[in-house]
Amino acid sequence: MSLLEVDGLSKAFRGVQAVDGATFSVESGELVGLIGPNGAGKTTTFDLVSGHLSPDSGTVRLAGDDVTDAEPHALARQGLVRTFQQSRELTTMTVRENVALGDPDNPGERAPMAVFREGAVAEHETQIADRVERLLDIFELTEVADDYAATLSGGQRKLLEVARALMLDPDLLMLDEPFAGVNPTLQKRIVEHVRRLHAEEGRAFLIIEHEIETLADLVERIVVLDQGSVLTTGTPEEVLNDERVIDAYLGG
Ligand SMILES: Nc1ncnc2c1ncn2[C@@H]1O[C@H](COP(=O)(O)OP(=O)(O)OP(=O)(O)O)[C@@H](O)[C@H]1O
Repeated sequence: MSLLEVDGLSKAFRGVQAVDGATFSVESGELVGLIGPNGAGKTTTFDLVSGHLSPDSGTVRLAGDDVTDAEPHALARQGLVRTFQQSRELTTMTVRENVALGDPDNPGERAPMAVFREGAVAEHETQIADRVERLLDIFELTEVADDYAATLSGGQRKLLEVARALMLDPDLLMLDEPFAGVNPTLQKRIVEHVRRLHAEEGRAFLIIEHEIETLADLVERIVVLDQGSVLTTGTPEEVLNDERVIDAYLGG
């Protein structure tokens, strides 16, 4: 059984078939990239899988459970969390408060529940505070922890969003263009962190990214979407040498 099984997922917006029978899976602990030309349906697929949109047809299963149409916060409790292309930090809160709260689509009081499912409340609070400080440190946000999130650079906002998603302790983390607008030093930091979370903590990732070279270096497998369906899947080398993929990009 795969961790994530997407089967025949479809969604149209007033005549535009954004996702058209997309079928793919992500194994437990796997590091997977999702690529495709502009308009291929990548973000809509994320929206459908993460419960931010309802599919017209098709199913999404998480660890064997049918979670099609489940709400984002319910999915977060089951271990699936996603980030957005446009980061969604709460600009009137500090960076530290944003991390502590977790994702805005996953209400704050649920974050501790998702992170610590058992044990005493006080211990939870200390552990949560420790985890916040550790994530701030890892993502080099400690110096700006007391600043309002609105003052962050685009790259720092991406880091904040990933840190916040990690507060929810996901088994599967779906990142929508985590490197866009992030300077090379911080990109490297995100790559290192994803590698560590994958290798040491066994977390699975599904990552949309236009910077294909960075992605190909990072992931074990790539799923290629074209016109809403999966064109092919394979190792980065297989996929990037596949003429159908090259044609889809040139034609797209
Ligand atoms: N809310 C919407 N209303 C109407 N059309 C939409 C909507 N969202 C997406 N689309 C259309 O659906 C198609 C797929 O869009 P989507 O954003 O999922 O693709 P993408 O692969 O993520 O593209 P990009 O790489 O440019 O971000 C496009 O033709 C897009 O214009």
